[in-house]
Amino acid sequence: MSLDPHVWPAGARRGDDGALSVAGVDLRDLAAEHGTPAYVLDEADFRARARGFREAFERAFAAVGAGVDVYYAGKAFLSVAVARWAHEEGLRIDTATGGELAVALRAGVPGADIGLHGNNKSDAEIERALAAGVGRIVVDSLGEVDRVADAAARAGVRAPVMVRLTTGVHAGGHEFIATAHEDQKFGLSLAGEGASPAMVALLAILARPELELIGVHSHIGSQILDPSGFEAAARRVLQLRAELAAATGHLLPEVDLGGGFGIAYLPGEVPLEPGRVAKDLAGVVEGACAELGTPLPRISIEPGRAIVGPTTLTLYRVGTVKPVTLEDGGTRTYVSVDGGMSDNLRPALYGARYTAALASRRGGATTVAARVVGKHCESGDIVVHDVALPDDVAPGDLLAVPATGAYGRSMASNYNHVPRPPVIAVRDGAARVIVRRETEDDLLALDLG
Ligand SMILES: Cc1ncc(COP(=O)(O)O)c(C=O)c1O
Ligand SMILES: N[C@@H](CCCC[NH3+])C(=O)O
Repeated sequence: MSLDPHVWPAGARRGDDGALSVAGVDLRDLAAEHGTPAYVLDEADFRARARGFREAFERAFAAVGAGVDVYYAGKAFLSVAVARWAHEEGLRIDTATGGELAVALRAGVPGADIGLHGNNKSDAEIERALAAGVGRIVVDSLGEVDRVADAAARAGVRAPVMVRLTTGVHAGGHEFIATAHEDQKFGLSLAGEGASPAMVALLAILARPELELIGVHSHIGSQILDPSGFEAAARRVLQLRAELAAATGHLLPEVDLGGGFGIAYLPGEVPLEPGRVAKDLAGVVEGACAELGTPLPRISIEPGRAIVGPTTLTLYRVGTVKPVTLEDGGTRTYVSVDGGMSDNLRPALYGARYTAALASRRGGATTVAARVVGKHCESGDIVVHDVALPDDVAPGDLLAVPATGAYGRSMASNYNHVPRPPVIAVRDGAARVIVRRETEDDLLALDLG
């Protein structure tokens, strides 16, 4: 079986003996040394995707005369190593909590290159962000305007802020990950004549000298494969920017168009191509600004999934193999692995689909209809709903599930007291643990009896 390059890490190969390697590291050796399950992250692929986004957007927007900043959205997966790689590749870091901010700072990313989001930031998070001198705090509610301003006054600084807008554009792979329709918790709505919640917040910010209003922000959802939503949202945001300028004379220097760029999870799926989206968006921004008679803003974007998602596979070991007879008389082979919904919640939460391949050997030519399941006490603990696996798949085999880099480790849990797997970066034939495996001792240490 060939490895679809959209779905597998760029450095994944199947050797002559049928075993898989990533960046020159044989996954059998990696499993023997580090155990399973494990997230295996192709560092060169991560860096290339980060750089690729930055270069594609810089090129497309330079052609229309606008500057660009690319923020890596740490919620997809953040560790000190990846924050450092992203920053070395010229990206800034988008954080959503104090915890993510702490990781970015530990990586040595200067505060000025970090943004802070969150619909419910604590005072401590706001104070920490200001102390770190973050480049932007994205205000998500009217009440937050005064809270950030008061914190800035206490700290004796002027806080750079953006306002997160709800543009009414519905996009994304699943209802739970669409974020710009009206009836959800994020942002401030553009709806309403004149005094929309967004406009009220912008005016409130302009009234507080402790705040520097640098721009507006739109994030419409995640796993988006149709670029038209980004374009519609960009037009609405630029329209608001023009209205604010007309009403107050304050022309916002920046507009953030968010993240959400979709990837391929299954063979044959086609991801959004950064170069194409960048070009389309640059055209839309240029056209809309020309129509509105406003100069172009500096643009920023916040891709997470599209940078880290395809760089990582999860390596599992098969424990049991059980043929189950279906109601229609057919058979499904349930292949149980040593992880499951604790290391990848996406199938249970969003009905997300993945593929899998035998990693330790080639396997027989005949295949069976298989379902890869985890070891948790729940029938919805499914890793891969439907996949053709060699009919000789057996306990002890290694199984690799690709495209698990985004929202895998970052949403992992300890359900059933299963310790979370390590993240192992592979590069030039060498493996390095960048997030260690949790141990039973780690879990027991939390239990005070
Ligand atoms: C504000 C914001 N920016 C960026 C992202 C990153 O999204 P994605 O990983 O889909 O690119 C998200 C998550 O959807 C988000 O909420
Ligand atoms: N966790 C979601 C994406 C959420 C994006 C965060 N705003 C997923 O796995 O698809």
